[in-house]
Amino acid sequence: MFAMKEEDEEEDVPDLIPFATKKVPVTIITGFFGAGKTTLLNHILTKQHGKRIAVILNEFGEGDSIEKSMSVGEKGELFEEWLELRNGCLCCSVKDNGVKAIENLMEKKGKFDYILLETTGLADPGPIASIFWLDEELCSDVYLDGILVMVDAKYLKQHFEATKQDGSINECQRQIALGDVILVNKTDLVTSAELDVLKETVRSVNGFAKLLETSHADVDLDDILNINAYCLSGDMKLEDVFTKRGFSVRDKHTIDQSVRTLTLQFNGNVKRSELDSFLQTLLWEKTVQDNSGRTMNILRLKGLISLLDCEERLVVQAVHELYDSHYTTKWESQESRCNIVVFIGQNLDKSILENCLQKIIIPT
Ligand SMILES: Nc1nc2c(ncn2[C@@H]2O[C@H](COP(=O)(O)OP(=O)(O)OP(=O)(O)O)[C@@H](O)[C@H]2O)c(=O)[nH]1
Repeated sequence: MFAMKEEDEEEDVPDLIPFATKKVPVTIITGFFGAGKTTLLNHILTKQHGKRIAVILNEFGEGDSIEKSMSVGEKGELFEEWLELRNGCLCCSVKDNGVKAIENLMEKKGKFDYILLETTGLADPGPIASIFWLDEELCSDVYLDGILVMVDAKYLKQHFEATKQDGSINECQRQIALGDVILVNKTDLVTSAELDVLKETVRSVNGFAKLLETSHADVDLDDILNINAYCLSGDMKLEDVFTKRGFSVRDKHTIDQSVRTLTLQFNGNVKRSELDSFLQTLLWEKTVQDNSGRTMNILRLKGLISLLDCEERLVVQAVHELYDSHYTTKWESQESRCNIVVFIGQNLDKSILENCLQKIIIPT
């Protein structure tokens, strides 16, 4: 089921950018039951006082009791609106339907400054993210800002180690893999030594996300909103993202888990057609295997690529099978063109992926 609530302030802060031209960011908030998602939503709504923030609850199953029990801010008019989706929950609906339903609601109720989309405990944020991750050409009113994962420090170990009967990646690891920001919440319930282990566990899966520790979801909003995770802006180099987050480009794999982060760097240039063909083989055809014959299952990929005969850097992003790319800043004429690709997924084999990339690189 799908419901929307909004904190509607009468004295809205005037916006400098006209509504008609401003796209509305969407942050997906995911995490296990009880991790602190509602606490975080309340924290955001209180701190963003005066902004029109829509909170969307993407629920599976029957009934609306969960939505109704949720409080959103202490002040402001609260209303609940059912979005008209033909196929039940948002991630099961056709991509355009979900976005269209939100756009229709904004036409009716006025545009929001921000949309927070909370998913149920076990949801895979991948399919939901793909709904909001739209091509520029579609001229949508909304765009995906990032995926925020809340982790319960008290129960992370239990959730992380749970095995699925069919051998697939469990929900906890899947969520962590896709996080652009990961909040390890409820730090008041664990010792600092336990917390260090938890953070290392999270890092073993996702070495790229911004990792924050919180108690009662108390976080600086600048760290979690407007992060532009799906559109690295022109002046922000992928290398900078690594450096600013306090860890260097590395292949961190201290814990033996099936989902992990692998970062590869290489100098040289790549032909566009060969890059596409590599990505399609890896993401669509899924014929790239590790040395035991297991398919490499990519959950998330980010890359900074130097294309042959191209002055601008190319940023590539993928979530599951979906990938997209766009040009950013120009390479300096004297600069050595260092490509970086970050893979987050299962059965990643460094030497095989290196071989695949070597085949498409034209050394400088
Ligand atoms: N001790 C402690 N309790 C917390 C913290 N954050 C949230 N809680 C409490 O944990 C409980 C669950 O928090 P919620 O914010 O409702 O969690 P949720 O993720 O929205 O839960 P669901 O809606 O069931 O998915 C509440 O009683 C919160 O007050 C924290 O950092 N420390």
